[in-house]
Amino acid sequence: MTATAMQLITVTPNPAIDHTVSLDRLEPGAVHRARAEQFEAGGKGIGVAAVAAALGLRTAASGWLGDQNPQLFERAFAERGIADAMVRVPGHTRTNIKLADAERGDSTDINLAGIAFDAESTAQAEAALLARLAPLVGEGTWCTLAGSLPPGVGVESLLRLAEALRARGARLMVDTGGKVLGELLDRLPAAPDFLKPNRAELEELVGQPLPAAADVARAALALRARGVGLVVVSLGGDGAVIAGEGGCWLALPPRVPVATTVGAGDALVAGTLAALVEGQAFPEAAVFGMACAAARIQRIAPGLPPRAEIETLVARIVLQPV
Ligand SMILES: O=P(O)(O)OC[C@H]1O[C@](O)(CO)[C@@H](O)[C@@H]1O
Repeated sequence: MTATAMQLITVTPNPAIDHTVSLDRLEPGAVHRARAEQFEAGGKGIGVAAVAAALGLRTAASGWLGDQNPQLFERAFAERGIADAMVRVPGHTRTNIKLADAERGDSTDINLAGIAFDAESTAQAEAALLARLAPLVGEGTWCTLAGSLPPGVGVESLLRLAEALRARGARLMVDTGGKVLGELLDRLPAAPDFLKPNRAELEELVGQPLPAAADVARAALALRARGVGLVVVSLGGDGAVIAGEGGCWLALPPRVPVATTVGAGDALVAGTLAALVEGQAFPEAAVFGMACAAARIQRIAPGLPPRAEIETLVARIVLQPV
């Protein structure tokens, strides 16, 4: 890897300002008095970049950012030591609403559509993104393609991007769901190196419910058989099913107080990638990722606790072959 190359590049086609409103308890139809609110630079790859940079990875965040309201992102990148490789496009980056329910220990997310593109603006934005990324990618750079696509942008853009990154030696991590995930798997010449669907996304992909860990494991192993290197299926409070070279496990998480579930999956991805870059093997790397997620959900404010605290969480995760 050259000196200018990144260890991790996150691509977020549809970033979002996360407006978290903390409530004692969410009751549909009722008037609420908020306890607190927070505005945070978000979108899946942005969350991954924040945690990865906190863990010491040389990280760049890229994707398409509205040129009308980029300040929150610019501040976050500067404060966290993340290289800003976001291409500015005309418009306002969306704001997503997160209603954090203290009593239930979870959050209700309202994600908006994002900046609308047409064929011409997509072609321009795609070319600008490729030009921005080319000097940052080296042999072995991990690139994450994560989150939704903005309106008007088709899976073809992601396919072209993925292939261009791969041609430069990148390893590909995909965290997206629905039709886009299916198309990427069907149409990429070589399967992604790492996939992290959640249970619902995997169910949508295989077209059937996966109620038990054994069902999830079977679906994860089927993805491995299609050439995917690592598969980590997040199961929320039930942990994760992790499949890679050497087997398939159910990883049971430590019980921790939950302030918000927003960004748990992003922390899982970032922690796993950081551990892989540090040379940890699988499944240990994914266990470290789970510990990062368990650390992340205990605070609404971004960031991670000290490494020693994450290691304590690692020791509390139980691996069961499945
Ligand atoms: O791109 P999507 O699927 O709308 O998800 C975006 C949301 O996901 C998150 O990255 C959490 O994983 C939030 O920061 C953001 O609001």
